[in-house]
Amino acid sequence: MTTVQKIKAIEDEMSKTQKNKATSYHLGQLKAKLAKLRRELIEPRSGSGGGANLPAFEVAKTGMASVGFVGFPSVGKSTLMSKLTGIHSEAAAYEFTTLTAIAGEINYNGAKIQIVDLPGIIEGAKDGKGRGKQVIAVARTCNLIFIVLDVLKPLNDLSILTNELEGFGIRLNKKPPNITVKRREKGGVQITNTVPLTNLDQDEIRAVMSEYKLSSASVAIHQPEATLEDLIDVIEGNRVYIPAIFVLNKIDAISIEELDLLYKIPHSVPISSTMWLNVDELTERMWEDLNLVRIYTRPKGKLPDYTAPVVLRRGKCSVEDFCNSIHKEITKQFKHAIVWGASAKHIRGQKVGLEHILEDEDVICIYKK
Ligand SMILES: Nc1nc2c(ncn2[C@@H]2O[C@H](COP(=O)(O)OP(=O)(O)OP(=O)(O)O)[C@@H](O)[C@H]2O)c(=O)[nH]1
Ligand SMILES: [K+]
Ligand SMILES: [Mg+2]
Repeated sequence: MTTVQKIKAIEDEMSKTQKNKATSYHLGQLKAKLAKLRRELIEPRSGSGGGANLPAFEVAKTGMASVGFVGFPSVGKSTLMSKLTGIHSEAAAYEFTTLTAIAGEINYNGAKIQIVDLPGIIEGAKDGKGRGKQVIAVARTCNLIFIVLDVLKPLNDLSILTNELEGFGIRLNKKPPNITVKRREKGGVQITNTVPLTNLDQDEIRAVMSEYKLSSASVAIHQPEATLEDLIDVIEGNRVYIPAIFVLNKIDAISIEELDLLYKIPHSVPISSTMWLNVDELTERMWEDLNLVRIYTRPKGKLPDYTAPVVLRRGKCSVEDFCNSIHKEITKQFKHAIVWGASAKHIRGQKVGLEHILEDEDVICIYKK
């Protein structure tokens, strides 16, 4: 049996098995087996499935952050990409017009953001259909994913696409699970939870631990709604957590009543690429989800320069990160800085050191030794 066939067999067995106290251990085992088989498909050595050994798309990273476009063929990815960036990416009424990754850039709020148009994928992409694996591999490296959908097609496509990405270890709009698993020398499996668990029982946890040959380990769960999939994600360890916006394209072709319904879908932004409807909302949401921080520099005795911010990533936006992004030498000469804005304690500015964490639109003045 190929890996894909083995996965199919386990999925079939799972769908036939009712979840209850007696089957809980067995279902846990099956879920862990499934995750291990999926890993075989993702790993580059994998020989199973067509297209598995095709070369990867090469996308040189540019700008502060990247946005990748994923969707079925002919939903309008390239039309949107070309209009946003001015880079030509062929768009046409036939499927699979785009055959490789095409990168461009936009300038938004003073930050250069890379936009990566990708070929359309089809259901089964993660199992090696078409060039789906290469497409998803690029999406895995992006800071934000636009899942582009055609509103004239079934909305169920959204869950099919999410599922394809999930199969590749990508978790959309989700935080890493608050679970820790530590291997120990002896003492068996010890499970502790700091909150009551609504989706997990001891048997299935033990089944997963045994399937991963973690016979002595401590499992600590701090999240009431944690699932077995979350535990497996933590053990597998190679998951990426990426924000996604569901871009519902071609709204020029539907009624207002239908549009109202679309607005109820979480994380979605309805647009029309050809008519350029609501694209501003899309780029605003893109900016929010990219979580970038703009810092304006104020030369001593002068007004801040609001035209050219230094752009940093949230989580990497200390004064030290700011200095390093300008020049490596600056931290050596650094004495202190004065910061104005949301991160400062006082309206008239705060004297801070290298460890101070900056906020979006702060103004900074550096004093050297
Ligand atoms: N009505 C309408 N048609 C659109 C819109 N955006 C794109 N299209 C049309 O949809 C077709 C496919 O557009 P593309 O931009 O090539 O779609 P794609 O997703 O890049 O397609 P592949 O590269 O083949 O995966 C073209 O005929 C476009 O003119 C839109 O907002 N409204
Ligand atoms: K097309
Ligand atoms: Mg295209």
